[in-house]
Amino acid sequence: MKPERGPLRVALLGCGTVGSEVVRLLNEQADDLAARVGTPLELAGVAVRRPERVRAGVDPELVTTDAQALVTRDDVDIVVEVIGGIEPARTLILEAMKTGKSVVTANKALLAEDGATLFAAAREYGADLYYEASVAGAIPLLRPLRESLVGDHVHRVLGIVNGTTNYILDQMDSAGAGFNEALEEAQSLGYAEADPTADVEGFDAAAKAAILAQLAFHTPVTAADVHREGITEVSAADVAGAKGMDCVVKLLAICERVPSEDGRNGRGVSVRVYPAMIPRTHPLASVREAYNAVFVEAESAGSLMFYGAGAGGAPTASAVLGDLVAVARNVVGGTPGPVEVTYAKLPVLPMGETVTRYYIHLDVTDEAGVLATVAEEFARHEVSIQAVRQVGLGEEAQLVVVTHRAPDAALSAVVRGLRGLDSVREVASVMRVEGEE
Ligand SMILES: NC(=O)C1=CN([C@@H]2O[C@H](COP(=O)(O)OP(=O)(O)OC[C@H]3O[C@@H](n4cnc5c(N)ncnc54)[C@H](O)[C@@H]3O)[C@@H](O)[C@H]2O)C=CC1
Ligand SMILES: N[C@@H](CC=O)C(=O)O
Ligand code: NA
Repeated sequence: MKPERGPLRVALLGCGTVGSEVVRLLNEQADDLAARVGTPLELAGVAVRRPERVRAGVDPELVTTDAQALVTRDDVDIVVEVIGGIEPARTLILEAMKTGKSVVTANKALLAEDGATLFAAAREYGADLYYEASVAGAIPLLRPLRESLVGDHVHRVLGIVNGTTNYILDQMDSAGAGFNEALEEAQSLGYAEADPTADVEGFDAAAKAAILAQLAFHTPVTAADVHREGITEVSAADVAGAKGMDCVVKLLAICERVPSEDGRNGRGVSVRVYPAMIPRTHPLASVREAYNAVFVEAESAGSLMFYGAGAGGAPTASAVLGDLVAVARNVVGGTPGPVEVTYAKLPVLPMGETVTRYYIHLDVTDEAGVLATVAEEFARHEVSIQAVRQVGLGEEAQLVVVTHRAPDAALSAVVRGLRGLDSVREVASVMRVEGEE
């Protein structure tokens, strides 16, 4: 008979929005967790920046400001990193793995910037590295990609992966709220990153897109490879323009395998994050508040949709706990978890080669021939127009143009050309259009 092992000792790094919920769940569900793992999970220490702060459910004796000492302690089995940022998180995770500990992290910024170093260390030291919470909060998405779908051939991952920006865009669309007011609400609800620039400028979604693309296509992708546009330039006019088209504006993350004529693996991958219009009838249009939703399209599985809470302390802690139990079971059973492989080495293609559609809203002079001049600019770059509509007359004359799919470089060239036309007073709004044509 196997000797009964003692409790598994967990070091928690960071006790903010997510960390404090991890502590609550560890305390409230201690008996269930012990039964599921086969041995109790016990907090060995909690590394914080401000030790004087009273933290519910945390024995003050466990609190330390010396995270480095905590992760290398012999009586620690598993490290949970919810500090965020690159350093000291990276060094702490590497130190933990070097001393044989498995790690659970929610840190998408670090995984997307330097995941390769972490995965290499996990392989070298035989440690597990689990990070379900890093993308789409509570939604089980990385485990399905990493395990359930690993035998399939994924073509596309597309969705809403940032709760803060979805909350802001939703408030602008449904309540007519201002950008700053909606951002403050998202911050107070615990959705935003410590520096919300990461959310509104699309860095957070780009990091998540890199993680998703790497897992989906088994190819190295870092945050720097991702084409990124945030939502700070999305104006009330853009939101109104979308409404006029029966569309809604969403910040989308899109990871696609770009097919080649003959190769099954494709020519490369396109990984991008930008605000785009999608029809109100599209399932992603009904994703409200800080919810996330992601479609995964795979050759044999077909189209799968994942939906749920993408941000917030408790939902994110749920994903952390799920990983913690998985890692703890691996420790108890002496079986390692999955290891990342990025054998495919597909190039990440430039944005200019990506095929998309544009919505363009122009203030024009209301005189004969304007439409022809505008249409000529599209034709010059071989961009075909799907629909054109004139709104208003005289000083108020406006043209709304929606294109068919074309390379992004050609569409950008059209917009540059339009800006140079005398008959175009202003290019009032330009936005990509996603969803079915
Ligand atoms: N809040 C959310 O909805 C989600 C957050 N995440 C990720 O989870 C991680 C944590 O996020 P939050 O809890 O929201 O951030 P937070 O800012 O509320 O908490 C981080 C905590 O770490 C502490 N800290 C910073 N440096 C430290 C150090 N050297 N030693 C010890 N403690 C230190 C800070 O004082 C703070 O209390 C980040 O990587 C974030 O991207 C992931 C998914 C959702
Ligand atoms: N700031 C992030 C938190 C979860 O990843 C978001 O808003 O989605
Ligand atoms: Na998740």
